[in-house]
Amino acid sequence: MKVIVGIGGVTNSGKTTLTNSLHKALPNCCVIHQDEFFKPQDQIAVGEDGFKQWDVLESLDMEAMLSTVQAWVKSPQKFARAHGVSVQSDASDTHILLLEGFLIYSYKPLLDVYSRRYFLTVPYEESRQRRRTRKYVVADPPGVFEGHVWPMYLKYKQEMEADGVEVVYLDGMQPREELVHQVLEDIQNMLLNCS
Ligand SMILES: Nc1ncnc2c1ncn2[C@@H]1O[C@H](COP(=O)(O)OP(=O)(O)OP(=O)(O)O)[C@@H](O)[C@H]1O
Ligand SMILES: NC(=O)c1ccc[n+]([C@@H]2O[C@H](CO)[C@@H](O)[C@H]2O)c1
Repeated sequence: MKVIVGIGGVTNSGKTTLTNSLHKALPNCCVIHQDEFFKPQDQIAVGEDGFKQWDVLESLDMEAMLSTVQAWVKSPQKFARAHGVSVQSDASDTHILLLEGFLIYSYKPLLDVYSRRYFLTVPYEESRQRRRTRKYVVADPPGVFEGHVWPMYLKYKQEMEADGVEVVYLDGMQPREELVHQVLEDIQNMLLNCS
């Protein structure tokens, strides 16, 4: 059985942290991070607001991300070996792919691949404060969170909700261990119901 699980949500809600814990806890589990598909800096448009538009779908090479997902679907075993994930030899094993990122439910060709779509949220002020401690490949210019990052988050979330995309919301203010426990339990129940 092949299962794809999405870990989406707002910037600094703890997506990567949760994904890394799930990756360690789940057998035959591979991960694809959307952040690895950002286009080069010289291809990122500058908006009327003067900010480089990093937080729009067009700044990501989603075709390449889709191809990577398709490679896993074609052969999870081969994909796992190529990415240094040890594989259990039993042919009936379940294979799990975690897709992690801030815009994973906004690219239509990837919308229906998920068995579960999780969506982590934290309030504006928490996201802003956590983000101040982060170092991205390109540093945040002053005002970008308020002027670009958060408004784009709201825009894509509203679109997702208007399109009726079904997600399981997770409260990113919970302690890390509780989030992992909650999601692991839910995934394990889902796997039992599928088999
Ligand atoms: N449950 C939590 N409670 C408090 N802080 C957390 C929690 N989970 C993660 N953090 C912290 O919040 C920051 C962001 O975490 P993380 O990198 O996992 O977020 P992210 O959603 O992947 O962010 P981005 O998409 O912007 O890269 C880190 O400093 C991390 O240690
Ligand atoms: N990884 C990058 O190249 C990069 C560059 C500039 C900004 N970002 C930020 O990453 C977040 C998603 O994790 C987005 O909010 C981007 O602003 C990433």
